[in-house]
Amino acid sequence: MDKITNNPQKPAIVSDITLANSRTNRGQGRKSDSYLNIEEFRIVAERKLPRMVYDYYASGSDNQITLGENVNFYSRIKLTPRCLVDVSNINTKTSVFGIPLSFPVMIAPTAMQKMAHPNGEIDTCLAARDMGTLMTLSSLATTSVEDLGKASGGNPGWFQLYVFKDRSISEKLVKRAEMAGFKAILLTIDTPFLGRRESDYRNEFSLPTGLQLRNFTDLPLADIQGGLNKYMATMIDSSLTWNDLAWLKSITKLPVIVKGVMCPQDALLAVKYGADGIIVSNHGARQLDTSPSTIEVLPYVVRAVGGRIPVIVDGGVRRGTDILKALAYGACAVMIGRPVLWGLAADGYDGVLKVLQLLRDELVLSMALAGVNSISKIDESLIWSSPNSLPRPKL
Ligand SMILES: Cc1cc2nc3c(=O)[nH]c(=O)nc-3n(C[C@H](O)[C@H](O)[C@H](O)COP(=O)(O)O)c2cc1C
Ligand SMILES: CCCCCCC(=O)C(=O)O
Repeated sequence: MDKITNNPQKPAIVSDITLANSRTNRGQGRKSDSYLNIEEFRIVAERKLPRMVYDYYASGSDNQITLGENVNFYSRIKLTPRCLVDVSNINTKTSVFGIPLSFPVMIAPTAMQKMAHPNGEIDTCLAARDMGTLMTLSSLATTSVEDLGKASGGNPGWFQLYVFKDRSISEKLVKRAEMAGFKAILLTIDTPFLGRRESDYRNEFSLPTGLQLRNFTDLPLADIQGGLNKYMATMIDSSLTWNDLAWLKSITKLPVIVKGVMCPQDALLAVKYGADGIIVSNHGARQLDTSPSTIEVLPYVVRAVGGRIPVIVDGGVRRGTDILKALAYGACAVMIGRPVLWGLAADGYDGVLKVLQLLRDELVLSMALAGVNSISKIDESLIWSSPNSLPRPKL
């Protein structure tokens, strides 16, 4: 089996806040090594986090139909076991945009990670790096691009961009991200307005004392006044169109990957307007409720793109078998959002590291049982289809 050399050294606490003091101790003391799966991390995170924070992280929009579908659709896709293939060595190495990854799992941008752990985005970034992969920093992070750049030795991963009504804010942010060492810009295209997550209204969500959106400390944007939906409606440019991709590409040399494609038509527009990559994403089911699951949409997007640019998928990935299915349907990698927040809440750096290790180990085992020993050998033939749908043999 492929061995990964981890640097288990735990980074020092670098946070300027002490949110941990306001939390109960439930679940603390459990060693990250003892967790068997992502769901166990979620359960501990739910026990440890203040209700307002857990609900913000966990919830989907409206009736949360898509939230369930993102996970459940994976379980309806069947894999084909294949036997008598030499799987004594499984190689999970791959690369995306020329960046080598030890396995095809990256970390999706999630806002405000210091609500989960005082080290927030820095622990996530370092755990990703030590597992041979990368994280994406949200525009709305509780760590600035500069601080993450420094903490990661100039290799902080990818940067997610929200385009603000005041374009100069986004333009400066892109330049700052480039300076800090980020290697790609993810333009989120599914959020002209924030989806309605009812628990955020019920809990009257506000940033816990001591935390700020650290990319904007010199602007009124650093604090959230009047709730998340109002913040986004006031600040985010809902007039953005495909033409604005040209603007973004004109202000950066970095690859621009569009995040939030959910149909072949938009995939074709992404290619036409010059996107360097696509992320099939429904924003963790937090935007348009009753939209399909992402794994359901992925094969259609892959077919439309026809190999012209890489396609990544996120949403509902909780098991190694999910990763295998996404790759079988043509994704070059997957991203995970909430599992990282659960790992971070449970045990900071160690928790995120273990979440990634679990997924990698599950992927390795499922590859072995499906009879594929390298990422390049994964294809749609791994997906089991009913014999009834196969042509009958001629008698
Ligand atoms: C708490 C939370 C915050 C998020 N913040 C952002 C964000 O700032 N920018 C963005 O593009 N996507 C954001 N997302 C969406 C994620 O990038 C990703 O698409 C989603 O979490 C993947 O689904 P999963 O959580 O089921 O893995 C957020 C998702 C969650 C759960
Ligand atoms: C700063 C307030 C809004 C954060 C929104 C981040 C996000 O994308 C999410 O899904 O939540």
